[in-house]
Amino acid sequence: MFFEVKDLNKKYHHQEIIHRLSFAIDKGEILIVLGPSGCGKSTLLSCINGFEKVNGGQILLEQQDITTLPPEERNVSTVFQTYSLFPNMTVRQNLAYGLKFQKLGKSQRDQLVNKMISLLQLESIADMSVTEISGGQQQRVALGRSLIIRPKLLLLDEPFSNLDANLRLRLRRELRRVQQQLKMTMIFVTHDQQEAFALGDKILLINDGRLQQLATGTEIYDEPANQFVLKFVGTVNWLGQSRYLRPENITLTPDPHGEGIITQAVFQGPTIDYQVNLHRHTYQVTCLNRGHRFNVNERVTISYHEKELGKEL
Ligand SMILES: Nc1ncnc2c1ncn2[C@@H]1O[C@H](COP(=O)(O)OP(=O)(O)OP(=O)(O)O)[C@@H](O)[C@H]1O
Repeated sequence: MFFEVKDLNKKYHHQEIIHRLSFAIDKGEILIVLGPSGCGKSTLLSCINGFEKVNGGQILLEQQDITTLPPEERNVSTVFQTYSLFPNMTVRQNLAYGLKFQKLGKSQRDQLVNKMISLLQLESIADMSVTEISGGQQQRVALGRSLIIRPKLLLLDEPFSNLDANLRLRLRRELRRVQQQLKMTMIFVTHDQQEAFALGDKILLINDGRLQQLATGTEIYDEPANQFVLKFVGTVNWLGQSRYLRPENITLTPDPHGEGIITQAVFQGPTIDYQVNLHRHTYQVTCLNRGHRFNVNERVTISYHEKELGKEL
């Protein structure tokens, strides 16, 4: 395996934050670390980049034990939520900064900076001060500054969470493109499920510093390993006898004599989230925004396929 964490333990003041965590990643993969606030995601990254010492376990990069190496010797770079660019420098100078510590000639440095500018499509702002560019552009420069030194492993700690929804989407796609072009191995922390599903080759879901499931997004959603995973990713409707249905697996049909009543309709753009009351139960139903749009108080019937039913774990 390209990168491995074995039996990792981390405590702060005797409180165990990460508990015997093990996982591995192949070269060129994006691993998403997903979990609720305070579950230990950033702490895990700090153990990997060496900003924090671990209390037990091993971290291996290309079979080399890096567990106790100082951060600058690990070949691991980190992109944070806040961009931490040098405000008195241009985009180009910010990108070139990390290369100063590598033994490269000026023309080699210029070549690498130009390549990064083109890869991240920063041509039009390359000679502007970083204080004059937008948040999305600043985050792209921060990404470039980490990529240019060609770390073996790139860590990203909620890098897009300060950006608006559209920009997040665009940067996600860009990150994927750049990652594939450079065949870079990345660990990306987020608490946003959509981001996790969209970006991750695999998702490492943790709660209270403990591994809940390590799997692809579809496996995590369709075959959750336990109750926590089931409830954390998406919504569930309980049908009794420990069976559940996801909101998109319920079909609503307009029916003036139906026993279900729409009590809420939330427009989401491509989909609409409905709340339906039926026999004193409330069901969450997600429909494509296509064809009939239901109104609050409209009567409906509910149907689903037996094969879509999940069984409680
Ligand atoms: N330097 C520290 N000293 C003591 N406790 C800390 C320290 N850093 C983090 N913690 C604690 O460790 C736990 C995990 O924090 P961490 O920042 O890793 O969580 P997270 O999953 O990244 O959360 P979020 O999604 O909110 O950023 C929290 O209870 C936090 O209070």
